[in-house]
Amino acid sequence: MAGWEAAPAKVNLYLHVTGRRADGYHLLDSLVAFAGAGDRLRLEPAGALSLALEGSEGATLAAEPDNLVLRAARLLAEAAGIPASGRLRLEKNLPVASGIGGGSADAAAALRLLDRAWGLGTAPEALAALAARLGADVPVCLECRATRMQGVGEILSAAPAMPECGILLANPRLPLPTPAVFRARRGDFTPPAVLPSGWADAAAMARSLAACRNDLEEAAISLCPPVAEVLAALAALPGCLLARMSGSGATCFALFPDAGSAESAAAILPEAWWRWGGGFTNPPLPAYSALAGGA
Ligand SMILES: C[C@](O)(CO)[C@H](O)COP(=O)(O)OP(=O)(O)OC[C@H]1O[C@@H](n2ccc(N)nc2=O)[C@H](O)[C@@H]1O
Ligand SMILES: Nc1ncnc2c1ncn2[C@@H]1O[C@H](COP(=O)(O)OP(=O)(O)OP(=O)(O)O)[C@@H](O)[C@H]1O
Repeated sequence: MAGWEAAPAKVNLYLHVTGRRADGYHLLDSLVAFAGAGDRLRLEPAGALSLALEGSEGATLAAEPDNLVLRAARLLAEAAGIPASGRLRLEKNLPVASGIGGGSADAAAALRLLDRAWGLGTAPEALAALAARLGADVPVCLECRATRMQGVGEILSAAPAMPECGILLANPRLPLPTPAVFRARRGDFTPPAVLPSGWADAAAMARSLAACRNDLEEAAISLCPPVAEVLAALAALPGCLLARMSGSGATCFALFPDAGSAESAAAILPEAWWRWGGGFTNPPLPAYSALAGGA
């Protein structure tokens, strides 16, 4: 039986809203990276499909029937024409509805884990199509490595070569629903970013990202003013190279030259906040990658 499957936190290093589709969904351009922080998912042998929640944030999310992990399991089983089975255990460490894609990362981890455990060998493109039906962020979370994301989340391409870099995540422990933030967004669209093929070091990457923005930051602050306090606190940390909000918030991130300095800086932040400091995870292209030119 498979061990723990990692569901790392998604970080939008920049997020440009480039347009809007006729159905109301927003067109995006984003560089998405994955932090060492995350949830974990495990499957144990059992008859009918079930989900048990544990971990520091587990109590904030009831094991409701529409949990994204269960929806992913049922969707995969249905596509394969098999009954969904097994006892899933979700260790929930990421705050819920916080802009770091916890639910999306869990759903993607469920697709990867169950595709293996059930011996399905689903084609990468087919798995990515199932992921897109579960949420805009699920395809990029399926990749689980630094990736450029466009369209409404379904167009994925290789990210610039990422340097060694530390990342700190901080959340004021206030949930912020994604649809409300998109609804509150005002202003023009932003063109896609122009990115180099790679960065020599974290400082060069931060300089380049500083020319980009998170187009949802203003809307998130209007709905949740403490986001501005978190951003100010991060920007003031010694060694901080860049402070910005991730996704639709309220989690904000700061970049540091290395994982050690991000970890030390996290300890300075208010204890009432959820905070994590460390490095990025950037594994080699996995077998299930649907990235253009991928494995
Ligand atoms: C903001 C991001 O986190 C950036 O990575 C994602 O685009 C959101 O991804 P997600 O949470 O998986 O979003 P979904 O669950 O698919 O959508 C939630 C709601 O957000 C809005 N939404 C989402 C994605 C998108 N490209 N445009 C939108 O307008 C829609 O109102 C949608 O009903
Ligand atoms: N396994 C799960 N983990 C977290 N949320 C879940 C899960 N399953 C269902 N949900 C629901 O999905 C909603 C969004 O949760 P999530 O934590 O993914 O938001 P988010 O971090 O803002 O995501 P994103 O950055 O992709 O917008 C929650 O309000 C919750 O009710």
